[in-house]
Amino acid sequence: MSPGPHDAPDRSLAIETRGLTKRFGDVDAVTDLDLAIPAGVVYGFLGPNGSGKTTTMRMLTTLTRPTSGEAFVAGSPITDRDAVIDHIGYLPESPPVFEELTARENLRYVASLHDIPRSQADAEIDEYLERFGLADAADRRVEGYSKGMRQKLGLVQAIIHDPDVIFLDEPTSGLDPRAARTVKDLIAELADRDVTIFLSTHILSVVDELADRVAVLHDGELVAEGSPDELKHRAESTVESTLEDAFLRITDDHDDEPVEPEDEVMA
Ligand SMILES: Nc1ncnc2c1ncn2[C@@H]1O[C@H](COP(=O)(O)OP(=O)(O)OP(=O)(O)O)[C@@H](O)[C@H]1O
Repeated sequence: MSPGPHDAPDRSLAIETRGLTKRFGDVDAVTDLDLAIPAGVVYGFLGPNGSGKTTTMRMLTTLTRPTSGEAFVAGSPITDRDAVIDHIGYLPESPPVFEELTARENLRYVASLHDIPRSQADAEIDEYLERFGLADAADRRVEGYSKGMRQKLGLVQAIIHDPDVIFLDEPTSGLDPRAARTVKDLIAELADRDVTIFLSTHILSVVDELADRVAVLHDGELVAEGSPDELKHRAESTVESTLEDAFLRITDDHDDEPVEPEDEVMA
């Protein structure tokens, strides 16, 4: 029997949503979303522009309140912000950074918000800055950083406190090939340590390479879910089918759906 609206969260799941819905006025951004994501999984969250990916991530990271439905992240309901935020990291599309501070100062500030002792924080900050090729720029103000440098800094900010669940919105956007490789290696390493990664990106090769499971949103609704291979087979094209073929086929099928009579009246 599937869980009802007031049942306790399933503790084996890192992320669980039940009928999660968000409306902005007339816009149905996310509709009746049911997800069950086990811990330690890299979960690719795909969909065309405007399909509701960011809105979903903002609800799961407690930044936007759902219109209806419920969700649990790392075992806590998203209505309990204090309980959730200690266990999550979030890299949004535009990473939040203080322009007038240096990268090191930004990271020290974030570490202090998570009560990480200064000496431990400094050692980890050094390690991450080195790993992401930011060591030489660490003491420069962020206002002079390139897009890729900001992206790397935002990612370190999202993971510095060792969260259990990490939400990444386009983590490799703006990165050169070497930096993108560093990020992909890091994601794989985190997943090996049982960290759950919720990964939204339009770069399907990244999802194909890293994701254990993939969901496809279309107009706010979940239209496909499975392993990358399952989705490729479902696309029923050639044996050589790629995740991009599958994505295009799945979202195309939903664009071609006949218009319901009710919709015609509304239009
Ligand atoms: N604050 C808001 N106010 C009004 N409408 C919004 C708001 N945020 C999102 N929307 C609408 O909700 C829908 C889903 O947007 P969302 O940003 O979640 O999509 P997305 O899948 O992340 O898109 P993209 O791939 O372009 O980043 C869109 O129609 C968008 O215009």
